[in-house]
Amino acid sequence: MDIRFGNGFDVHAFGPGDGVTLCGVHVAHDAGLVGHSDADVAMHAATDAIYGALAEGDIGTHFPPSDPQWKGAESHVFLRHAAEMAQARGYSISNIDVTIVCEAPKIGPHAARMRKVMAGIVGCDLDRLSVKATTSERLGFTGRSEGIAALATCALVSA
Ligand SMILES: Nc1ccn([C@@H]2O[C@H](COP(=O)(O)O)[C@@H](O)[C@H]2O)c(=O)n1
Ligand SMILES: C[C@@]1(CO)OP(=O)(O)OP(=O)(O)OC[C@H]1O
Repeated sequence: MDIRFGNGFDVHAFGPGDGVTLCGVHVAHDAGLVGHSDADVAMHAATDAIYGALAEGDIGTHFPPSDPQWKGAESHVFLRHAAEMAQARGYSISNIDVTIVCEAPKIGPHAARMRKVMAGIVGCDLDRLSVKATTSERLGFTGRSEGIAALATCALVSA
């Protein structure tokens, strides 16, 4: 059996708005996230983890931020592309683990919905898709609430 691991990391800055999209779920907040796409920082990290496991570059390789086609795009397009690429290569997703770093909004109340949405997009069982959160104890840019960071790890197994 062939096993591949990938990691992903992304950051988006807070800007004007009344909510953020994280793992495909709208979460009300006193700010939005700035991005070329919908700025779903957590979904971008998960997408990059899959590309990383495949050694297939990163999200910007496949969806250049310079391409107006992706302006305002919903990030499920990117995640689905990565998952389908894995499947086409003969891999299935063993698990994905996402960590969201922000002081606010609180992720816990939305984590179950986020897991369900992401598992549906990549086509894996719910118990293979994890979404967690932490603050950075008010330290650094996330601690100052300047933006949200997200990390993801993915394991692929040959089907
Ligand atoms: N945006 C966040 C941040 C944290 N949580 C939950 O709170 C727990 C404690 O966070 P610490 O940073 O103080 O360790 C964390 O384990 C999460 O369960 C959250 O839901 N949303
Ligand atoms: C997702 C893409 C798509 O244009 O745009 P952004 O929303 O800016 O996200 P980022 O993670 O900064 O860069 C990757 C881009 O490919």
